[in-house]
Amino acid sequence: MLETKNLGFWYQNQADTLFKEVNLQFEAGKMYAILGKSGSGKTTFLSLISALESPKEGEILYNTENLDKIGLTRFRRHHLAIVFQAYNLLTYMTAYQNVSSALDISGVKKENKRTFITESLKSVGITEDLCHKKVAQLSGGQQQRVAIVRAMITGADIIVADEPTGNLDAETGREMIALFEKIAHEQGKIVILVTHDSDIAKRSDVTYELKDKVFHVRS
Ligand SMILES: Nc1ncnc2c1ncn2[C@@H]1O[C@H](COP(=O)(O)OP(=O)(O)OP(=O)(O)O)[C@@H](O)[C@H]1O
Repeated sequence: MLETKNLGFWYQNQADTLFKEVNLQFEAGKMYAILGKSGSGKTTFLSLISALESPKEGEILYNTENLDKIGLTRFRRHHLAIVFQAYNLLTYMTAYQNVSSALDISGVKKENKRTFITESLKSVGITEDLCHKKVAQLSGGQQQRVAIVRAMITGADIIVADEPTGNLDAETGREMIALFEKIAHEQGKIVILVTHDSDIAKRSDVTYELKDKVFHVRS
């Protein structure tokens, strides 16, 4: 379980606190949506739980251990995968190469790496044919799928994504949500999605809304 204890954050001035006394829990096997107005601090919250920023107040625990104690780099490398809004893929490489390099970086060893990668990509609709195309030649939805596979295969048990449906049409967006749902429910991962998309909020197991510097549980 990932949890925040009395978490508070501001950038330069405490007077501009974005949120404070945040006590949230994220459990394995569930999909979470984080909602809030533009500029409220959702992405900032995501960078804190992704160990890209450090709390100004309070702490973040993963399986009851403080992230500082686990080590921020170690936490990011072994427990967490981020699906960035711009997908963050290497566009001059193929889909296959993008996934393959992520596997190498994370240090995960697979016996039959080639089959593992092509099967993983196939499971989200990236056919063998698309697999070997340069990412720049894939559609937004296809790139998003590759980015999700890249996040999934590293063995991370927490998957976070910022506006994962932001650049997609409604139909493709729904397919992405279904994919994240599957990752949470079938693979038992913690999935945390920052979004403006009310479809995601409806489909998620728990929705937290950041409003007036405080997170509210929305049912
Ligand atoms: N690195 C930074 N340094 C200083 N201020 C920042 C920094 N990053 C973001 N901010 C400010 O913090 C506030 C919250 O930004 P954040 O991106 O977390 O909001 P958000 O809720 O994700 O917004 P959106 O929905 O528009 O993406 C904004 O006022 C933003 O200008």
